[in-house]
This record gives sequence, structure tokens and C-alpha cells, in this order.
Amino acid sequence: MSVLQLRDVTVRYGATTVLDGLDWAVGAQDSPVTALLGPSGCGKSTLLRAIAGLEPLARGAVTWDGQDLAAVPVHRRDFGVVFQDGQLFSGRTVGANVAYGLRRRRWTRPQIAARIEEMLELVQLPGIAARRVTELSGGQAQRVALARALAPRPRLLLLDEPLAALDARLREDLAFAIGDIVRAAATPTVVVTHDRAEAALLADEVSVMRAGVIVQTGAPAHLWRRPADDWVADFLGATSQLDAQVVGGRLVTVFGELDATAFGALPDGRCRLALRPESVLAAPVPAEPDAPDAPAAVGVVTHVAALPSGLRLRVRTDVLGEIDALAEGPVRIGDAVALTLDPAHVGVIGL
Ligand SMILES: Nc1ncnc2c1ncn2[C@@H]1O[C@H](COP(=O)(O)OP(=O)(O)OP(=O)(O)O)[C@@H](O)[C@H]1O
Repeated sequence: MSVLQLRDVTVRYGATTVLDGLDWAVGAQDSPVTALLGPSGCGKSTLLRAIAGLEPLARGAVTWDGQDLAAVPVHRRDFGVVFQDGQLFSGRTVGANVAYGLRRRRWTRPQIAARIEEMLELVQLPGIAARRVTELSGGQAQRVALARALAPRPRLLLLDEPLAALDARLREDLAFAIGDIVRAAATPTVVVTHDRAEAALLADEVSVMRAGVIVQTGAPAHLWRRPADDWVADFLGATSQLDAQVVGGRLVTVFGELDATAFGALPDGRCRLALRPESVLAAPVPAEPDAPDAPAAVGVVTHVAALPSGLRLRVRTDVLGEIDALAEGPVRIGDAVALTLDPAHVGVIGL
């Protein structure tokens, strides 16, 4: 598989450094879809624009298969780009939009007609070539934008928040669909998002970006499990952190012990765990915490929210202050609860 490589890429707007000596490789691990995930303003769009050739580099290099792209202009890079709102040509038909890059590349009329139908089938909108793009829904317009970008067979597809303008339900459907479409087209794809769930729905691999640099890259499940540092853990949804000790394959915490081998090889010594609400299970206990068989960690429920997935609690504890948890059984505000960790939803930070 071809490889896009960025070395020491630096982009400045005036005195502000937006990309700061950024190193990154896409396509090296045979991952067709890579999400670029980071908070608003960290430089994701700037990075995409720099890859596309739309942003001059103050320093560093973007290479494809070892070739430096510095002297290759935007339209010669063979990269397809789709922005947030698709940016279709509103005065033209769907077919004319999909054909846009093909006419410029001097495809013949029959080739173009066949490619339009092929692309519209790929994005599951067969037979709508004659429609005006102004008649499309937001989700349909994004599929057509995808068809237009894929039609000339780009060697890389760059998608900048392609779902941002859509409502929540449609976003989820289209996230799966886009993943399927670009895999079917076998086109390596970078998709920018600030939403961690969207990144996991779309991508095989996720790169987390913070303030102009890439701080961690891995499969979504790996990132949840082994966030590189406190910031990544929090950005990926950790609501508290808990000190722990690795002792001979066990993780010892005030919430009890866990099997550490599930996290890969962890060296003996101190570490910290990233906890999300689903990491902590809260079960009602009789109000006698000093009884001899009392559980190791207890707390008092301060908030209860009925979510579709179950009861979400906020619990006041002596050891960790207020933490979020899921209820195992019926509980109300003021109840005492015993807290245990669900090892499937705990992360180990930074080892
Ligand atoms: N043309 C420009 N001139 C000056 N500053 C800019 C320009 N474009 C972006 N910036 C600034 O650069 C920083 C990074 O912007 P960028 O759009 O790349 O971030 P982002 O991670 O894509 O954010 P978002 O998720 O909000 O789109 C921001 O502080 C932004 O204000």
C-alpha cells in the first residue's frame, strides 16, 4: 500500500504556529481509513489543506511513496477532497457534478457516462444523475460529493468533517456508509473529525491531534484501552483517573483487583487508570459500611440520570471525590453503593 508521510511539517499563519513540526504516516499499517481526531482549533483542517497542497509549509515535507510533493501542484497530486458541506456546483445536475474531474482529465463521453452510474451505485444513489443538486437532502448531497471526489480514482481521499452539517441519526448511518464506500473503492482515506464516536464508526485507525502535533495513533479499541497520556485519556472520554499498582499481572486499586494481562504487558509498578462512566459499576449496599464484609469502595449517590442505556450516577466517594458510574440495580439519590470496576471499560494511561 502507498504511504503518505509527513516530516516536521510546520505551518504558520502570521506569527501563529498552527502545525508545529508534525510527523505522521498514513497507509503504513494497511489501514484504508484513518481518522484525524482532535478538538476544535488544533489544526486538523490546516493539516488536510497542507496535504492537499492548499497551504504552504514553513518547514518540513509531505511525501507520497517517497516522492516529495513540494513541487507538485494541487491538481497534480491526485488527491480527492470533500469539505464539510460538500460544495457541489449548485447550478448543475448530479451527473455533471460527478463528471467534473473526469472532463478535466479528458475522459471520453461514454467513459464518463459509465463512471457516473458506477459512482452513484457505489454511494447507493443509482439513477439520479439527471437530478438538480438543489433537490438533494444533506445526506444525499454528501454522498454525491463523495462520488465526485472518488470518480477520477484519486490515490488518496481527504474528508474534512464530512458529517458535521447533518443531524445526529443521519450522521451515524452515513459514518458507516462512508467507511463502506471508501473501502469498496479501495482508496486510502483520511477523515477529519472532532467526535471520538464518529472516528470509531468510520475508521480502522485513529490519530489523535493536539495543538498542531499528532500525539497518538492506533486502532480505536487500543486508544480507549491504552491512552498515551492524561490529556488523551480525558479527550477520549475519561471522567476520572485512579492510581493503581501493577503487581505480578494484577492491577491493584482501592476498587479491588483486576487482571492486568488483558492490557498487554505492563511492567510492575505504579500506573494510573482512565475511568469512564461505564468503567465503574455501582450496586446498592445496606447502609452499614463498617460491617466486617463491607466492600472495599463505597460511596453515596448524588445524582441519577435515566439514560436509554441505563441509570447513570454521580457518586461521592472518600477516595476519588465525585465519580461517574453505571447503576447495577435500582438506586436513588442518597443511597449507599458499592463500587467495582468493569475491566472491559478501563484504560491504562501512558505505559
Ligand atoms: N487562514 C487563516 N488565517 C489565520 N488563522 C487561521 C487560518 N485558518 C485557521 N486559522 C487558525 O488556525 C488554528 C487551526 O485551525 P484549523 O481550522 O486547522 O483547526 P481545526 O482543528 O480544523 O478546527 P475545527 O475543528 O474547529 O475546524 C485556529 O486557531 C484557527 O483560528
